[in-house]
Amino acid sequence: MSDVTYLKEAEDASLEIDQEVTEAVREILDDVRENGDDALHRLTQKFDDIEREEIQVSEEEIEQAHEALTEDERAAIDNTIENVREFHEEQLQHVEGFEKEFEEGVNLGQRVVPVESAGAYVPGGRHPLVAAPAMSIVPAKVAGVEEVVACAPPQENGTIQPAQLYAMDQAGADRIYCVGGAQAIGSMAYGTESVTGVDKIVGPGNIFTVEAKRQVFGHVGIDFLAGPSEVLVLADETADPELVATDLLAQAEHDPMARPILVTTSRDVAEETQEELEAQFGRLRTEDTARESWDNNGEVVVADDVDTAVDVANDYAIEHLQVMTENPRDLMDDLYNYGSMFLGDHSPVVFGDKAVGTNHSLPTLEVARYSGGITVGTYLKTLTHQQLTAEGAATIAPWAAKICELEGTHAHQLSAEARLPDDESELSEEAQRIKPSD
Ligand SMILES: NC(=O)c1ccc[n+]([C@@H]2O[C@H](COP(=O)([O-])OP(=O)(O)OC[C@H]3O[C@@H](n4cnc5c(N)ncnc54)[C@H](O)[C@@H]3O)[C@@H](O)[C@H]2O)c1
Ligand SMILES: N[C@H](CO)Cc1c[nH]c[nH+]1
Ligand SMILES: [Zn+2]
Repeated sequence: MSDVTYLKEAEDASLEIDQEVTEAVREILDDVRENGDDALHRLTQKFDDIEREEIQVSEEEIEQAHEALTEDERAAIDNTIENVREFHEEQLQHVEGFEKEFEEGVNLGQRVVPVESAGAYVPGGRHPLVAAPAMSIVPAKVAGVEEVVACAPPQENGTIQPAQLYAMDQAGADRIYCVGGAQAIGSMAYGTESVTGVDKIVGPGNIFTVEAKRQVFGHVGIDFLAGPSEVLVLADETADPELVATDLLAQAEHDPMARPILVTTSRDVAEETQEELEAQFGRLRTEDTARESWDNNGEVVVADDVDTAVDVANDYAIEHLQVMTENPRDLMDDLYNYGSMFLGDHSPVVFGDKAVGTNHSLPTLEVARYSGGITVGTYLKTLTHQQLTAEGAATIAPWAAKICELEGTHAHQLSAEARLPDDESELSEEAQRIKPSD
């Protein structure tokens, strides 16, 4: 594009998953498929440096997690779960089946039913994300999934971090397993002696977790690819560079592979934000990760005008899109490629991440071109059905038979013609005209 200037451009902007990661994950998945629990124990030892006797988390561990938290800590987690539940219950109200008579005697419809079982992956390698269980377990239960199992990696003491475990339990997981990364995805896809295999696996994770989901797709369903965090701030000259920098860093701290992007119509905002970033790195306890993410993947784009900035934002198809312009709502209809959009100075990504009720499990790696984030619909199947009366069949049969004739699908044609009335006069004029000749 000629009307944009990159003040900072990522050196390697490829979003392809590395071949080495693909191979490593293939080996892990084969191991889990062939060797079940034995592989889970070995791989947990190898990647997490932990030995556990049981993969499944015991009632006692869950109780200990409850007790390890203060009342305020539990209340904060309960609040997130409740907000996420309310938002997704509302979502469910907007998902409907129907049945309608499209022509006389031709009744067509659809029913929306939950999958029988789902597996929620809850990331916890770098930071045990405490809001994450709400995002993948609560919508499953709201959708009506009978059996929801959940996996999270062990912390140094050999079990799931207490706040995360409490959240997994409160969110409604039926069984909880302490296993992380690609091996967790493999266990839920193929089932092992301890881990119940499921119909669909959901939830975000690091590049190994994401690649594992990609590889098990087909054997089980998956939601979409939800990898390392991405944020794009779309700012005009009214944006506050201090806030812009703060919000970019809030996603950069997730992962060295996180992608923080600024697209602005103001060169001043672009330059001041870069200065602010330098000033703010030092105050972060997560400085190392945030700096690596910014240095390697951060980008600053100055666009000539707001329409161009909007086009650039759509091209990125970013996970989190934060719009910090004078009238953010004016741009809403023109923005269509993003996982979730945050409008105005008072709506930072962190609210969606942690507490407001929308889902933080969102598409990365440009997947927002064809998918949104987790919704109740992630756990639902839309199943169609049809029932025709004799009159309805008489209307449709000649049309179906004509298509069969064109294809040479003779058995299909006979199946359609078997529904033709014996008395041709019962066919409409049009149907009589096109009816295949004997
Ligand atoms: N897109 C989204 O919706 C979304 C939501 C939340 C979090 N996230 C992302 O999830 C990620 C969480 O990362 P994480 O590392 O904490 O989580 P994780 O829980 O996905 O992975 C941890 C596991 O990775 C495995 N692992 C580590 N190094 C490995 C190696 N070299 N080979 C094979 N396996 C290895 C270990 O078994 C470990 O248990 C972050 O990037 C965050 O941005 C994305
Ligand atoms: N940022 C959220 C938790 O703080 C989760 C997330 C979404 N994408 C990447 N990470
Ligand atoms: Zn976050």
